[in-house]
Amino acid sequence: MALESDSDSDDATSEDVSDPRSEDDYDNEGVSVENLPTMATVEVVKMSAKRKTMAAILKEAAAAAELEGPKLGLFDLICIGIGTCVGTGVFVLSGEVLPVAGPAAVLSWMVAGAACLLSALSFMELSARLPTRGSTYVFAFHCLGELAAVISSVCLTLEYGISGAGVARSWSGNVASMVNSVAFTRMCFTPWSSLEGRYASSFNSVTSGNHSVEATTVHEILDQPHLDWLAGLLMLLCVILVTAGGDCGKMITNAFTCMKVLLILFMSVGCLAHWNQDIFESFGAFAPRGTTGIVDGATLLFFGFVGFDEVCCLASRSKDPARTMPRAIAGTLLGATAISADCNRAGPQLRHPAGHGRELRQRLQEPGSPVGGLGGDDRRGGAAAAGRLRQLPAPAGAHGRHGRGRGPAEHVLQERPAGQVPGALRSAASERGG
Ligand SMILES: NC(=[NH2+])NCCC[C@H](N)C(=O)O
Repeated sequence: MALESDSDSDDATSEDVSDPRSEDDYDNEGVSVENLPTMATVEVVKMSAKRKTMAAILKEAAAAAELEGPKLGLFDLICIGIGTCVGTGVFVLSGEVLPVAGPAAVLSWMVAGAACLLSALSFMELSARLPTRGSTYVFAFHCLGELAAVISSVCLTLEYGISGAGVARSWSGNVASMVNSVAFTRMCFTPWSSLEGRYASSFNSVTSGNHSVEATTVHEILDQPHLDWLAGLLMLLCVILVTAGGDCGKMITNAFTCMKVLLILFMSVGCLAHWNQDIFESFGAFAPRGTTGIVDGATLLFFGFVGFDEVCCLASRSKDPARTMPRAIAGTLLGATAISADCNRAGPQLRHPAGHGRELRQRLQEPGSPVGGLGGDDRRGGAAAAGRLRQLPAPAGAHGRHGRGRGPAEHVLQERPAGQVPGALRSAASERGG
């Protein structure tokens, strides 16, 4: 898409180097369109046959590289990649995956990371050969044709839109929890049930929970399906900023990524400082639902990897792309897997009779804790965000939901004698009321 907009320029130089309509730039061989029934079909066939040549792509990339800002090195690219990829997923899904996979959730992250590696290998190869900012669009345009390029860019835009909505909803829930005012929450979140009409009834029939009860607290409101104006506003602001060409610069991006990684390491060290159960005592304790749980957990965790491919859009800005890009993509994926798995390794080692969600906070607040007083209230943070992420049409929703059916933790509790169920799982089920 970016390449298309360059070509619209009236500037003679840029038209000269980047006009994608120049016939020499495409292969149209072997296509006869004379007998096709409609113009639309003709256009579709033409599009699917039209492929952008590598020479044209490289020419455009060189022109774009000159116009773009300072060059990005390997460290900058990995920071941007990890900053994009690691976020809501690790903070929210780390708790969600425990009832599904148990302490073996650490392996679920690795399985999900290994599955992403399959597409990452293609991204590595393609972005080294075609270092443009068009990413998937340009790769598909060169290899498969313009039609495939348009379809893949529409899919990618949808993916970014939906995952961005997930992140925005998780953010808005945390804002509402922090403000902790029923009036503010009612203003920003309109319960779907209060909207009349067939959309409301069909939506309610596929969402979770008992929503006939009037919500009176912030968390009851957040737990209901709702229109989230705050998340919408955040997304709108981001669209305006990005469209206006906003760029926060590599120093700020790198600093935020480093802070995020440090926060996760802090959580990990905090949990390790209070390690009080042996998750490796038996296979049943480590992986209560066996390989099924690990694979189910991996499907749940894919959200945590969405966005690792965004680094490819920066190929034209990277120093020595043929060398840097494959390393940046591999570094992003390996880094994201290691950070996320580490976060999930630490959590299940804590056990508290009051319930899994409260464990870290209570441990951190205990007298003598090396980081005493720093824990927050889980009902006002991660748990609320988790409930809201579950309302997305994502695999997250496929597992146990509040108030509807039994989640995997409840299945395990029914199927296994009490002594074989690890603490983290037992408490997750009890927190659901199972
Ligand atoms: N295109 C995106 N960057 N979407 C949001 C990415 C979500 C990210 N994987 C997270 O867990 O927070």
